[in-house]
Amino acid sequence: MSLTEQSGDSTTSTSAPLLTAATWSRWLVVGTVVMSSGHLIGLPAITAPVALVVAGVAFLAGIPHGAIDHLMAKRLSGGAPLLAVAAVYAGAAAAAWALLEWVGPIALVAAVLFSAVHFGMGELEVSRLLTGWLPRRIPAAAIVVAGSGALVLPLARSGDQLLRVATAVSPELAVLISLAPVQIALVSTWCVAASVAVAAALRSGHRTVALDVVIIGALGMAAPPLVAFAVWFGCWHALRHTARLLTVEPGCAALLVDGRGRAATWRLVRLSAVPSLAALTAVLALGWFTVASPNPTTMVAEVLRLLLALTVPHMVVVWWLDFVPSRQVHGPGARPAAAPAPSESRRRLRPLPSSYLSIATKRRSFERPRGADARRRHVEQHRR
Ligand SMILES: CC1=C(/C=C/C(C)=C/C=C/C(C)=C/C=O)C(C)(C)CCC1
Ligand SMILES: [Fe+2]
Repeated sequence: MSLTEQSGDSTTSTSAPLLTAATWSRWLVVGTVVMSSGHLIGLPAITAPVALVVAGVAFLAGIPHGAIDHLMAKRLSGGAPLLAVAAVYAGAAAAAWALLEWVGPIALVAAVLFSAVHFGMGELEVSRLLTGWLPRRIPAAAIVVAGSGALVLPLARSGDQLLRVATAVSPELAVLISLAPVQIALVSTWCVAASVAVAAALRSGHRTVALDVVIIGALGMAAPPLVAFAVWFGCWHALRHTARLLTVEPGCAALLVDGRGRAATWRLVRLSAVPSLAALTAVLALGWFTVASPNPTTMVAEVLRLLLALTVPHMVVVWWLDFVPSRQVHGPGARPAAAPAPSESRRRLRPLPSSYLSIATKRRSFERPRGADARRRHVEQHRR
Protein backbone atom coordinates (compact mmCIF):
# COMPACT_ATOMS: atom_id res chain seq x y z
CA MET A 1 0.00 0.00 0.00
CA SER A 2 1.36 3.44 -0.85
CA LEU A 3 0.84 6.61 1.16
CA THR A 4 -1.37 7.90 -1.67
CA GLU A 5 -3.70 4.93 -1.85
CA GLN A 6 -7.29 5.37 -0.67
CA SER A 7 -9.70 2.60 0.18
CA GLY A 8 -12.58 4.41 -1.50
CA ASP A 9 -12.39 5.55 -5.09
CA SER A 10 -12.08 9.25 -4.39
CA THR A 11 -10.84 10.66 -7.62
CA THR A 12 -13.51 13.26 -8.38
CA SER A 13 -12.50 16.90 -8.69
CA THR A 14 -14.19 17.59 -5.33
CA SER A 15 -12.22 14.96 -3.47
CA ALA A 16 -8.87 15.83 -5.04
CA PRO A 17 -7.83 18.51 -2.48
CA LEU A 18 -8.44 16.25 0.49
CA LEU A 19 -6.63 13.39 -1.22
CA THR A 20 -3.66 15.66 -1.90
CA ALA A 21 -3.69 17.00 1.67
CA ALA A 22 -3.92 13.49 3.10
CA THR A 23 -0.99 12.31 0.99
CA TRP A 24 1.15 15.33 1.83
CA SER A 25 0.38 15.10 5.53
CA ARG A 26 1.42 11.43 5.54
CA TRP A 27 4.73 12.17 3.81
CA LEU A 28 5.51 15.14 6.08
CA VAL A 29 4.77 13.14 9.21
CA VAL A 30 6.59 10.00 7.98
CA GLY A 31 9.54 12.28 7.11
CA THR A 32 9.51 13.63 10.68
CA VAL A 33 9.42 10.08 12.07
CA VAL A 34 12.35 9.05 9.87
CA MET A 35 14.39 12.16 10.79
CA SER A 36 13.62 11.60 14.48
CA SER A 37 14.67 7.96 14.34
CA GLY A 38 17.97 8.57 12.57
CA HIS A 39 19.89 8.36 15.84
CA LEU A 40 18.90 4.68 16.08
CA ILE A 41 21.18 3.93 13.12
CA GLY A 42 23.96 6.26 14.18
CA LEU A 43 22.85 9.48 12.45
CA PRO A 44 22.98 12.69 14.53
CA ALA A 45 19.95 13.17 16.77
CA ILE A 46 17.73 16.26 16.43
CA THR A 47 19.22 18.93 18.67
CA ALA A 48 17.09 20.95 21.11
CA PRO A 49 17.35 24.26 19.16
CA VAL A 50 16.42 22.52 15.89
CA ALA A 51 13.47 20.87 17.62
CA LEU A 52 12.31 24.26 18.93
CA VAL A 53 12.55 25.91 15.50
CA VAL A 54 10.70 23.00 13.80
CA ALA A 55 8.01 23.11 16.49
CA GLY A 56 7.68 26.91 16.21
CA VAL A 57 7.37 26.88 12.41
CA ALA A 58 4.90 24.00 12.49
CA PHE A 59 2.73 25.76 15.11
CA LEU A 60 2.72 28.93 12.99
CA ALA A 61 1.80 26.92 9.88
CA GLY A 62 -1.22 25.55 11.70
CA ILE A 63 -2.68 28.91 12.74
CA PRO A 64 -4.44 29.83 9.45
CA HIS A 65 -6.67 26.76 9.48
CA GLY A 66 -9.10 28.64 11.69
CA ALA A 67 -9.02 31.79 9.55
CA ILE A 68 -12.49 31.46 8.05
CA ASP A 69 -14.20 30.21 11.20
CA HIS A 70 -16.20 33.46 11.33
CA LEU A 71 -17.54 32.91 7.79
CA MET A 72 -18.48 29.33 8.62
CA ALA A 73 -20.18 30.45 11.84
CA LYS A 74 -22.12 33.12 9.92
CA ARG A 75 -23.44 30.47 7.50
CA LEU A 76 -24.15 27.95 10.23
CA SER A 77 -26.09 30.51 12.23
CA GLY A 78 -28.31 31.11 9.22
CA GLY A 79 -26.68 34.38 8.16
CA ALA A 80 -26.22 36.30 11.42
CA PRO A 81 -24.42 39.66 10.93
CA LEU A 82 -20.66 39.22 10.76
CA LEU A 83 -20.17 41.71 13.58
CA ALA A 84 -22.41 39.68 15.89
CA VAL A 85 -20.59 36.48 14.91
CA ALA A 86 -17.22 38.12 15.58
CA ALA A 87 -18.49 39.40 18.95
CA VAL A 88 -19.69 35.93 20.02
CA TYR A 89 -16.41 34.38 18.77
CA ALA A 90 -14.33 36.92 20.70
CA GLY A 91 -16.62 36.56 23.73
CA ALA A 92 -16.15 32.79 23.79
CA ALA A 93 -12.37 33.23 23.54
CA ALA A 94 -12.42 35.84 26.32
CA ALA A 95 -14.53 33.57 28.57
CA ALA A 96 -12.15 30.67 27.91
CA TRP A 97 -9.17 32.91 28.65
CA ALA A 98 -10.71 34.04 31.95
CA LEU A 99 -11.34 30.41 32.94
CA LEU A 100 -7.79 29.42 32.03
CA GLU A 101 -6.36 32.40 33.90
CA TRP A 102 -8.43 32.13 37.08
CA VAL A 103 -9.81 28.61 37.38
CA GLY A 104 -6.39 27.14 36.74
CA PRO A 105 -5.49 23.52 36.10
CA ILE A 106 -9.06 22.18 35.85
CA ALA A 107 -9.87 24.59 33.01
CA LEU A 108 -6.59 23.67 31.36
CA VAL A 109 -7.24 19.94 31.62
CA ALA A 110 -10.73 20.58 30.16
CA ALA A 111 -9.18 22.57 27.28
CA VAL A 112 -6.73 19.73 26.59
CA LEU A 113 -9.58 17.20 26.65
CA PHE A 114 -11.67 19.32 24.26
CA SER A 115 -8.63 19.66 22.02
CA ALA A 116 -8.18 15.88 21.95
CA VAL A 117 -11.83 15.46 20.94
CA HIS A 118 -11.48 18.22 18.30
CA PHE A 119 -8.43 16.50 16.81
CA GLY A 120 -9.98 13.04 16.94
CA MET A 121 -13.28 14.18 15.42
CA GLY A 122 -11.28 15.81 12.64
CA GLU A 123 -9.64 12.46 11.93
CA LEU A 124 -12.99 10.67 11.91
CA GLU A 125 -14.52 13.21 9.54
CA VAL A 126 -11.56 13.14 7.17
CA SER A 127 -11.51 9.33 7.15
CA ARG A 128 -15.20 9.37 6.21
CA LEU A 129 -14.70 11.91 3.49
CA LEU A 130 -11.74 10.00 2.05
CA THR A 131 -13.19 6.52 2.15
CA GLY A 132 -16.95 6.86 2.51
CA TRP A 133 -16.76 4.52 5.49
CA LEU A 134 -19.38 5.16 8.17
CA PRO A 135 -18.15 3.13 11.13
CA ARG A 136 -20.42 2.10 14.00
CA ARG A 137 -20.21 3.77 17.42
CA ILE A 138 -17.31 1.77 18.90
CA PRO A 139 -14.95 1.89 15.91
CA ALA A 140 -15.91 5.57 15.44
CA ALA A 141 -15.06 6.33 19.08
CA ALA A 142 -11.82 4.35 18.69
CA ILE A 143 -10.87 6.42 15.62
CA VAL A 144 -11.55 9.62 17.58
CA VAL A 145 -9.33 8.53 20.50
CA ALA A 146 -6.63 7.09 18.22
CA GLY A 147 -6.76 10.26 16.10
CA SER A 148 -5.78 12.34 19.11
CA GLY A 149 -2.57 10.31 19.47
CA ALA A 150 -0.32 13.17 18.40
CA LEU A 151 -1.47 15.06 21.51
CA VAL A 152 -2.03 12.15 23.93
CA LEU A 153 1.26 10.32 23.28
CA PRO A 154 3.54 13.39 23.46
CA LEU A 155 1.79 14.51 26.66
CA ALA A 156 2.38 11.04 28.14
CA ARG A 157 6.04 11.05 27.08
CA SER A 158 6.49 14.68 28.17
CA GLY A 159 10.25 15.21 27.81
CA ASP A 160 12.25 18.30 28.74
CA GLN A 161 10.94 20.80 26.22
CA LEU A 162 7.28 19.87 26.51
CA LEU A 163 7.47 19.85 30.30
CA ARG A 164 9.04 23.29 30.29
CA VAL A 165 6.19 24.62 28.14
CA ALA A 166 3.61 22.82 30.29
CA THR A 167 5.18 24.20 33.47
CA ALA A 168 4.98 27.69 32.02
CA VAL A 169 1.22 27.32 31.47
CA SER A 170 0.53 25.44 34.67
CA PRO A 171 2.99 23.79 37.04
CA GLU A 172 0.13 21.53 38.21
CA LEU A 173 -0.39 20.27 34.65
CA ALA A 174 3.33 19.52 34.38
CA VAL A 175 3.19 17.53 37.62
CA LEU A 176 0.09 15.68 36.43
CA ILE A 177 1.62 14.55 33.14
CA SER A 178 4.83 13.52 34.92
CA LEU A 179 2.96 10.99 37.09
CA ALA A 180 3.67 7.42 35.96
CA PRO A 181 0.04 6.21 36.43
CA VAL A 182 -1.25 9.12 34.28
CA GLN A 183 1.33 8.37 31.60
CA ILE A 184 0.51 4.64 31.63
CA ALA A 185 -3.22 5.39 31.48
CA LEU A 186 -2.78 7.75 28.50
CA VAL A 187 -0.56 5.35 26.55
CA SER A 188 -2.71 2.29 27.25
CA THR A 189 -5.93 4.13 26.36
CA TRP A 190 -4.37 5.16 23.07
CA CYS A 191 -3.06 1.62 22.38
CA VAL A 192 -6.46 0.02 23.01
CA ALA A 193 -8.26 2.61 20.86
CA ALA A 194 -5.67 2.31 18.10
CA SER A 195 -5.96 -1.51 18.06
CA VAL A 196 -9.76 -1.34 17.84
CA ALA A 197 -9.60 1.34 15.13
CA VAL A 198 -6.97 -0.52 13.07
CA ALA A 199 -8.80 -3.86 13.38
CA ALA A 200 -12.15 -2.31 12.38
CA ALA A 201 -10.61 -0.40 9.49
CA LEU A 202 -8.81 -3.47 8.15
CA ARG A 203 -11.88 -5.67 8.57
CA SER A 204 -13.97 -3.29 6.53
CA GLY A 205 -11.28 -2.91 3.88
CA HIS A 206 -10.25 0.70 4.67
CA ARG A 207 -6.51 0.23 4.89
CA THR A 208 -5.63 3.92 4.71
CA VAL A 209 -7.66 4.62 7.86
CA ALA A 210 -5.54 1.97 9.61
CA LEU A 211 -2.40 3.41 8.03
CA ASP A 212 -3.18 6.89 9.37
CA VAL A 213 -3.60 5.53 12.91
CA VAL A 214 -0.25 3.73 12.65
CA ILE A 215 1.49 6.86 11.29
CA ILE A 216 0.06 9.02 14.09
CA GLY A 217 1.24 6.42 16.63
CA ALA A 218 4.72 6.30 15.13
CA LEU A 219 4.98 10.09 15.26
CA GLY A 220 3.69 10.30 18.82
CA MET A 221 6.14 7.66 19.98
CA ALA A 222 9.26 8.42 17.93
CA ALA A 223 9.56 12.19 17.49
CA PRO A 224 10.54 14.56 20.32
CA PRO A 225 7.17 15.17 22.08
CA LEU A 226 6.87 18.91 21.35
CA VAL A 227 7.93 18.37 17.72
CA ALA A 228 5.49 15.48 17.33
CA PHE A 229 2.54 17.57 18.44
CA ALA A 230 3.56 20.69 16.52
CA VAL A 231 4.31 18.88 13.24
CA TRP A 232 1.08 16.93 13.43
CA PHE A 233 -0.86 20.12 14.20
CA GLY A 234 0.64 22.19 11.39
CA CYS A 235 1.26 19.55 8.74
CA TRP A 236 -1.62 17.13 9.30
CA HIS A 237 -4.58 18.55 11.23
CA ALA A 238 -4.41 22.05 9.72
CA LEU A 239 -3.62 20.82 6.20
CA ARG A 240 -6.49 18.34 6.16
CA HIS A 241 -8.94 20.78 7.74
CA THR A 242 -8.04 23.42 5.15
CA ALA A 243 -8.63 20.94 2.33
CA ARG A 244 -11.96 20.08 3.91
CA LEU A 245 -12.87 23.78 4.01
CA LEU A 246 -12.46 23.92 0.23
CA THR A 247 -15.36 21.53 -0.02
CA VAL A 248 -17.43 23.24 2.68
CA GLU A 249 -17.11 26.96 1.90
CA PRO A 250 -19.89 27.38 -0.70
CA GLY A 251 -17.92 29.48 -3.21
CA CYS A 252 -14.90 27.14 -3.10
CA ALA A 253 -17.14 24.08 -3.25
CA ALA A 254 -18.93 25.41 -6.34
CA LEU A 255 -15.60 26.04 -8.06
CA LEU A 256 -14.44 22.54 -7.18
CA VAL A 257 -17.60 21.01 -8.58
CA ASP A 258 -16.82 22.93 -11.80
CA GLY A 259 -13.40 21.28 -11.82
CA ARG A 260 -11.65 24.60 -11.02
CA GLY A 261 -9.52 23.44 -8.12
CA ARG A 262 -6.90 26.17 -8.48
CA ALA A 263 -9.52 28.94 -8.45
CA ALA A 264 -11.09 27.35 -5.37
CA THR A 265 -7.73 27.33 -3.60
CA TRP A 266 -7.11 30.98 -4.47
CA ARG A 267 -10.55 31.90 -3.19
CA LEU A 268 -9.78 30.22 0.14
CA VAL A 269 -6.38 31.94 0.28
CA ARG A 270 -8.10 35.32 -0.34
CA LEU A 271 -10.75 34.70 2.30
CA SER A 272 -8.16 33.57 4.85
CA ALA A 273 -5.47 36.15 4.10
CA VAL A 274 -6.45 39.03 6.41
CA PRO A 275 -7.45 36.96 9.47
CA SER A 276 -4.35 34.78 9.04
CA LEU A 277 -2.04 37.77 8.75
CA ALA A 278 -3.65 39.39 11.78
CA ALA A 279 -3.34 36.21 13.86
CA LEU A 280 0.24 35.51 12.74
CA THR A 281 1.29 39.10 13.40
CA ALA A 282 -0.26 38.99 16.88
CA VAL A 283 1.44 35.68 17.69
CA LEU A 284 4.81 36.82 16.35
CA ALA A 285 4.53 40.11 18.25
CA LEU A 286 3.70 38.25 21.46
CA GLY A 287 6.59 35.88 20.74
CA TRP A 288 8.90 38.86 20.35
CA PHE A 289 7.74 40.35 23.66
CA THR A 290 8.31 36.93 25.21
CA VAL A 291 11.90 36.77 24.04
CA ALA A 292 12.53 40.35 25.14
CA SER A 293 10.66 39.99 28.43
CA PRO A 294 12.58 40.05 31.73
CA ASN A 295 10.42 37.11 32.76
CA PRO A 296 10.01 34.93 29.62
CA THR A 297 8.36 32.01 31.45
CA THR A 298 5.41 34.10 32.59
CA MET A 299 5.15 35.55 29.11
CA VAL A 300 5.19 32.07 27.47
CA ALA A 301 2.39 31.08 29.83
CA GLU A 302 0.36 34.16 28.87
CA VAL A 303 0.84 33.57 25.14
CA LEU A 304 -0.09 29.90 25.42
CA ARG A 305 -3.17 30.67 27.50
CA LEU A 306 -4.25 33.20 24.89
CA LEU A 307 -3.71 30.71 22.06
CA LEU A 308 -5.58 27.97 23.92
CA ALA A 309 -8.43 30.39 24.61
CA LEU A 310 -8.63 31.29 20.92
CA THR A 311 -8.87 27.64 19.95
CA VAL A 312 -12.05 27.26 22.03
CA PRO A 313 -14.41 29.10 19.60
CA HIS A 314 -12.56 27.37 16.73
CA MET A 315 -13.36 23.98 18.22
CA VAL A 316 -17.01 24.98 18.68
CA VAL A 317 -17.35 26.13 15.04
CA VAL A 318 -15.73 22.94 13.69
CA TRP A 319 -17.86 20.79 15.97
CA TRP A 320 -20.95 22.64 14.70
CA LEU A 321 -19.77 22.05 11.14
CA ASP A 322 -19.40 18.32 11.84
CA PHE A 323 -22.96 18.02 13.03
CA VAL A 324 -25.09 20.06 10.67
CA PRO A 325 -26.63 19.06 7.37
CA SER A 326 -24.65 20.41 4.43
CA ARG A 327 -27.61 22.53 3.23
CA GLN A 328 -27.16 24.74 6.29
CA VAL A 329 -23.59 25.42 5.23
CA HIS A 330 -24.14 25.67 1.52
CA GLY A 331 -27.48 27.43 1.71
CA PRO A 332 -30.98 26.12 0.91
CA GLY A 333 -31.25 24.07 -2.25
CA ALA A 334 -27.53 23.60 -2.58
CA ARG A 335 -27.48 20.01 -1.38
CA PRO A 336 -26.75 17.76 -4.35
CA ALA A 337 -29.59 15.43 -5.30
CA ALA A 338 -27.67 12.31 -4.32
CA ALA A 339 -27.22 13.37 -0.70
CA PRO A 340 -28.59 10.88 1.80
CA ALA A 341 -31.86 11.82 3.50
CA PRO A 342 -31.29 13.39 6.94
CA SER A 343 -33.27 10.69 8.72
CA GLU A 344 -31.05 8.04 7.18
CA SER A 345 -27.89 9.90 8.13
CA ARG A 346 -29.05 10.63 11.64
CA ARG A 347 -29.28 6.93 12.47
CA ARG A 348 -26.62 5.84 14.98
CA LEU A 349 -26.02 9.52 15.87
CA ARG A 350 -23.89 9.90 12.79
CA PRO A 351 -22.93 13.48 11.98
CA LEU A 352 -24.53 14.55 8.74
CA PRO A 353 -22.23 15.02 5.78
CA SER A 354 -21.12 18.60 5.78
CA SER A 355 -19.57 18.94 2.37
CA TYR A 356 -20.03 18.18 -1.27
CA LEU A 357 -17.03 15.95 -0.94
CA SER A 358 -18.63 13.58 1.57
CA ILE A 359 -21.56 13.13 -0.72
CA ALA A 360 -19.48 12.73 -3.85
CA THR A 361 -17.07 10.33 -2.19
CA LYS A 362 -19.82 8.29 -0.65
CA ARG A 363 -21.68 8.02 -3.93
CA ARG A 364 -18.58 7.03 -5.85
CA SER A 365 -17.48 4.48 -3.31
CA PHE A 366 -20.93 2.90 -3.45
CA GLU A 367 -20.84 2.94 -7.23
CA ARG A 368 -17.41 1.43 -7.60
CA PRO A 369 -17.93 -2.37 -7.43
CA ARG A 370 -19.04 -4.00 -10.64
CA GLY A 371 -21.57 -6.83 -10.48
CA ALA A 372 -24.44 -7.39 -8.08
CA ASP A 373 -22.51 -9.58 -5.63
CA ALA A 374 -19.53 -7.27 -5.35
CA ARG A 375 -21.86 -4.32 -4.92
CA ARG A 376 -23.79 -6.06 -2.12
CA ARG A 377 -20.53 -6.94 -0.34
CA HIS A 378 -19.35 -3.34 -0.68
CA VAL A 379 -22.59 -1.90 0.69
CA GLU A 380 -22.40 -4.35 3.60
CA GLN A 381 -18.86 -3.19 4.26
CA HIS A 382 -19.98 0.43 4.51
CA ARG A 383 -22.80 -0.48 6.88
CA ARG A 384 -20.40 -2.28 9.25
C1 LIG B 1 -1.22 22.57 27.38
C2 LIG B 1 0.01 22.18 26.61
C3 LIG B 1 -0.02 21.78 25.29
C4 LIG B 1 -1.32 21.62 24.63
C5 LIG B 1 -1.81 22.39 23.65
C6 LIG B 1 -3.11 22.20 23.07
C7 LIG B 1 -4.08 21.34 23.75
C8 LIG B 1 -3.41 22.86 21.94
C9 LIG B 1 -4.66 22.78 21.25
C10 LIG B 1 -4.81 23.39 20.07
C11 LIG B 1 -6.03 23.33 19.30
C12 LIG B 1 -7.27 22.80 19.85
C13 LIG B 1 -6.00 23.77 18.01
C14 LIG B 1 -7.13 23.72 17.13
O1 LIG B 1 -7.07 23.43 15.99
C15 LIG B 1 1.25 21.47 24.54
C16 LIG B 1 1.45 22.41 23.39
C17 LIG B 1 1.18 20.04 24.04
C18 LIG B 1 2.50 21.64 25.39
C19 LIG B 1 2.32 21.42 26.80
C20 LIG B 1 1.26 22.27 27.35
FE1 LIG C 1 -8.46 22.77 14.43
